[in-house]
Amino acid sequence: MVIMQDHRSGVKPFPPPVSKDRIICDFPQCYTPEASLQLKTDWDIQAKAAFKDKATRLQPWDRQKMSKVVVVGDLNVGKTCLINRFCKDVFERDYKATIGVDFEIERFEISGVPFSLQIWDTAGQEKFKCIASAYYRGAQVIVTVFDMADIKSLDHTCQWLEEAMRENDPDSCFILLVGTKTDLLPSDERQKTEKDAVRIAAEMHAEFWAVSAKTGENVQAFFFRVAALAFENCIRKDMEKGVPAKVGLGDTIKSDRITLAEETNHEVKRSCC
Ligand SMILES: Nc1nc2c(ncn2[C@@H]2O[C@H](COP(=O)(O)OP(=O)(O)OP(=O)(O)O)[C@@H](O)[C@H]2O)c(=O)[nH]1
Repeated sequence: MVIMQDHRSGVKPFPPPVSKDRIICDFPQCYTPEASLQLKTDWDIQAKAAFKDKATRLQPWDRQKMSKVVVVGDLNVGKTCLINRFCKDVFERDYKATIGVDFEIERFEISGVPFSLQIWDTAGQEKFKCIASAYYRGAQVIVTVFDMADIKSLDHTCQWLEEAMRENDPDSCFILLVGTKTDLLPSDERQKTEKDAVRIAAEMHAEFWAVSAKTGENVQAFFFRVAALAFENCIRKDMEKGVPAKVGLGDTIKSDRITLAEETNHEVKRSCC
């Protein structure tokens, strides 16, 4: 491990490098233009200049930027599998209900700047809802999930969003609507369900994605898009506040939070209560 002198507290290790498959250089594109609210194909020019500047001034002791992502939706729609496919590259065929909440921290490097997503997996089962809803607050991104093979779960997404929004500021949240289990649908049915989902996404002011945790279809592209939009939003907020690029900005975490997450036993879905 590389050790260097910290200007405040003595010796401090560099954070471990971000894994190669979490480096984002180009602006990640949307799933389809009809399903997106952000039709731009590149970073915001001002934000780009700000994070280029920040990348050149980075110090190992700078706090990392982080955004909170809350994933909600009916039970059994595949929230946990979606997160596990991205964070651990695994797919669990047997259903194990999430008890309350669970979370993962994923570290990225976006245009040279370290950035993390704290991804909260919440229980879809009614009896655990009151525990899970206590963790909705402070989200920058809300992901509302439904099962593409169960149209009722799409009808319930507005209710899920409403509940998550009660705890958050609508003006500072990105909303995404995600249809899972695309592998279960023949292409004509998929097209029909996607059309319905795009309509509901527009009503929700959300961006729509169709994914499969089983095959991995669109899973990485989806989370890269989330990371990029959240990161750009953090930078934009800092610019509005007039925070200089050099300081640890926006929503920050200490590195010991990451260590905690990395050391957590991921085998059992757990409650944080
Ligand atoms: N075929 C297929 N099955 C999936 C996919 N994603 C999830 N499943 C299955 O759907 C079931 C439920 O998945 P979970 O991820 O546990 O569902 P959840 O939304 O987290 O459920 P709760 O924790 O109760 O809220 C499991 O049996 C998974 O194997 C997918 O992309 N394709």
